[in-house]
Amino acid sequence: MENLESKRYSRQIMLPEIGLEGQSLLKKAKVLVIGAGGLGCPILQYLAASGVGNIGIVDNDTVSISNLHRQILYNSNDLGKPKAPTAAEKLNMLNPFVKIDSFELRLAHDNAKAIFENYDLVIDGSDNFPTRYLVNDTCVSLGIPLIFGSILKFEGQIAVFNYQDGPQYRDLFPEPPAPDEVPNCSDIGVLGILPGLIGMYMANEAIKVICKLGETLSGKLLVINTLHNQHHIFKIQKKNHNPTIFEKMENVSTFSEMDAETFLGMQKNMSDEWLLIDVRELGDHEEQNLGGVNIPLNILPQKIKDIPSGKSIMFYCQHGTRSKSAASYMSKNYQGKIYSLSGGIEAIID
Ligand SMILES: Nc1ncnc2c1ncn2[C@@H]1O[C@H](COP(=O)(O)OP(=O)(O)OP(=O)(O)O)[C@@H](O)[C@H]1O
Repeated sequence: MENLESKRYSRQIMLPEIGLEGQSLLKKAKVLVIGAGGLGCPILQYLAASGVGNIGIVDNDTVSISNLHRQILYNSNDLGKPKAPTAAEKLNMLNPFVKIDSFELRLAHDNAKAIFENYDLVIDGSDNFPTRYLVNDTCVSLGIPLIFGSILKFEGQIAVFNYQDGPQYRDLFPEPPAPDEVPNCSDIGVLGILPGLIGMYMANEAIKVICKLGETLSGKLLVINTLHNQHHIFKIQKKNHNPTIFEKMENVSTFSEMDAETFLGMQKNMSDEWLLIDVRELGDHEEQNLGGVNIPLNILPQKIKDIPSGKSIMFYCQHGTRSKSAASYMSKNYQGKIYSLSGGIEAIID
């Protein structure tokens, strides 16, 4: 490492946990970042600044005005420019010792493998489920560790997958949700700071994986709520077959599915013993619901403590997928009868 380079990183090289050895691991590392948006920008900035030697950026989008409050690699002069090469240019200015490759393309089944093969760590800063599953599946098939992050409203999630024989994304969420069940930032908004924070956590996990430092989020999901300053860590269990969410899942389901007709008949006389829970996002609940309370699936583990025990709980969502996950999770963590509305709201409307 050149003198100028070691001077640049001197404050982190001072840390005994990093030292020259850690810095040289960072320099040798080849890290691919999917998406140069809200999460991607802070990830890329901190990785480049820290001296990660080889960084790939995949993004097919251009910079738009509504990106600028959170995609802090870009400024007003960059509007309309392609994100991947623009990000690469900025990062080269930030740290000329880092080799940056930009892939101005949409990551898809026919190009993922060829790109991923050249990297030893992948960080997913994308914003959609088809890409997340593609990234995960490609990492699994090539044996590449994956840093996962996602944000919604004031909450973010971070995990490390496929690392040291740990679980993968499908062990947490086996299948993608239905397309019309998926909220995103352009529909419901996001405070610019949230992807900044979560992106930095992702970059931090990446550096820990590269330098083999501390305890990573492998086998764990860190959920951060920035509105209430809450941090929770959930265990993720590795599954070989039919994986479902969170820990303590067994092969035998201890919840029942109820069809729309039975539900409608029962709903008219629902006693206080019943608790109806909509596990979709707040916006969807406000737009249309079947009554009851709204507890989005991703915050259910935090909310269990507020649910009185001994109730019969009926979960519902749009199509019956998320409510099944909720019921499955709940049945292992709650004393009471658990149901999921088969086919969700859609089955009632039909
Ligand atoms: N399959 C993919 N291939 C390449 N880039 C992708 C893919 N999926 C997502 N991305 C990129 O990931 C980034 C995600 O950024 P972010 O979540 O901030 O959303 P955005 O699309 O930039 O903003 P908005 O939704 O407000 O228009 C985007 O720049 C997007 O182009």
